[in-house]
Amino acid sequence: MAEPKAGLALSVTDLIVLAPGGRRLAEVAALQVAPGSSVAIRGPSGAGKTTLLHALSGLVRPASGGVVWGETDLATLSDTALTRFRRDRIGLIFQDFLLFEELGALDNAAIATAFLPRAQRSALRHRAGEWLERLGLGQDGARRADSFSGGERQRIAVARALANDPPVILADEPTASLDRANADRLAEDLAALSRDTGRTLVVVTHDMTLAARLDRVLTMAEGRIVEDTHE
Ligand SMILES: Nc1ncnc2c1ncn2[C@@H]1O[C@H](COP(=O)(O)OP(=O)(O)OP(=O)(O)O)[C@@H](O)[C@H]1O
Repeated sequence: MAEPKAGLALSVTDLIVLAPGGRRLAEVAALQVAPGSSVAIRGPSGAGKTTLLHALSGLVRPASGGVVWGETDLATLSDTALTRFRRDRIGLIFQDFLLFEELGALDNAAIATAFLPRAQRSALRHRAGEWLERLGLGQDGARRADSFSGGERQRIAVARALANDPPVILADEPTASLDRANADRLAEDLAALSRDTGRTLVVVTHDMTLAARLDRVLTMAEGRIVEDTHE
């Protein structure tokens, strides 16, 4: 697999995320995550888990407060710089995994090559292929995305997020549409990615098998972190 790459520390301070109408969706006074550690976020539906993950990834700009990854305060970045930061540093695994239907699985997993200088493309494509292999789709790289099942499509999206070799991985219910065996395998892969290669991992999950593999479990309710359990 890829060379170990140091994860980034996360620091969240006085974060408030509002809905367009002004409703408070998430409020986090302080959250520190050490570089290379892995965190699960759990809690009931509507607790603000996805909202927090969106704020951490810069997909949502908070009304106030800050999200700092390593040395980078997301609030100081322009929209273009924020997009570039997310593309280069954060592997996003979301439930709405948009694939290019007419492209093959490998072309989808390696889609970030489109943004890379020619010299770096083959390494990324190689990593994308390795991830497809690990996720059980190694033989199917040439098949069109629209020919895969929901769970398989999610695995292609996971390979795509990891192919860029990001120091940070943010995932929203990554095992939700997988069967138990594949969910457990992906859980182990994600935990190993953090444990063995030092990436920082934040995962929203209802899957207690996955949460149990991570260093720390945060519980959210009504937009706030109400419990913080270390291993
Ligand atoms: N753009 C928006 N406008 C208004 N309300 C919103 C908006 N986005 C999210 N919400 C609301 O904010 C609350 C938190 O949503 P969020 O998706 O973060 O919850 P969650 O904990 O991830 O839930 P689930 O487990 O069901 O995915 C919900 O009540 C949701 O309806």
